[in-house]
Amino acid sequence: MILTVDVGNTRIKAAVFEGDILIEHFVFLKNELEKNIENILKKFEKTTHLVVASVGNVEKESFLVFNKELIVHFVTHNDPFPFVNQYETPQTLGVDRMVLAAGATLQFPNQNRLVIDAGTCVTYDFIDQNNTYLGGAISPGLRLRYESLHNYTSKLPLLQLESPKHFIGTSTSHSIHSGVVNALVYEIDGFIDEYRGLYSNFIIILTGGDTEFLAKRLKNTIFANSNFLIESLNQTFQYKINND
Ligand SMILES: Nc1ncnc2c1ncn2[C@@H]1O[C@H](COP(=O)(O)OP(=O)(O)OP(=O)(O)O)[C@@H](O)[C@H]1O
Ligand SMILES: CC(C)(CO)[C@@H](O)C(=O)NCCC(=O)O
Ligand SMILES: [K+]
Repeated sequence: MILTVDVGNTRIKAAVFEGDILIEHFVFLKNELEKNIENILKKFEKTTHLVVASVGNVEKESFLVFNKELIVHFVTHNDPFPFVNQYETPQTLGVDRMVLAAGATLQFPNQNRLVIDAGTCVTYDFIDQNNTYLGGAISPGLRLRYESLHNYTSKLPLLQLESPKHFIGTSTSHSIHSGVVNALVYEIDGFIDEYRGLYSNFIIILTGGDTEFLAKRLKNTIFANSNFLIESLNQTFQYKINND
């Protein structure tokens, strides 16, 4: 069994895999990392590998304490990936984006793919049918947009994500919800339309913490899977084992 851990900027997501099958999925905060991993390992004693992809600021030590019982692997730019990376600054490309691109390449062979990860940031990643990673875009995520409006003004309250009641915001709260939610929905549909002008055919994968909220609001047809990153992490590691 393999325990995969995705350290994001806000939360940590972990999952236990038996081959390709996701057995159980966990979400926790950074300060509860070691305790949670210990509990998972207690529950799944057959775990042999711990595979970590991190874009957050968690000490490697927090994982290396499990080195005695398990093989611990940190995904880095030096791992083998199933695509050719055309990013101009490959060393600064987030490993989460690399893992998403690997998952898209392996799961959807011989086609153009657009991966949209709606987490702390929204990332767009495009891998063409020849398995060339082209790059994409980074923009603020839903929660970050609510927080920015509050943190950089005097009068705007910090609101929790909510569906806009009216398109025309009729109060401060309604205006913020309309602005934040509609802007991101238009953004995503706009990006997809722009890509469609460049590539007539591609599949679209939507993942990240806001997957469900966004999926039903988009006009475009997408493949929504909030576990896509963690599943791709398992596949990236299998690919490494087979190609090292
Ligand atoms: N319990 C929660 N805590 C924080 N964000 C949540 C929660 N539930 C849903 N969300 C939504 O998920 C988004 C954050 O996504 P996610 O958890 O994937 O981010 P992350 O952990 O920082 O990962 P990444 O850095 O890979 O984006 C926020 O915009 C928020 O609206
Ligand atoms: C964009 C984020 C924050 C998304 O999690 C992460 O992939 C990251 O820190 N990337 C580094 C910059 C880049 O991907 O070009
Ligand atoms: K993200």
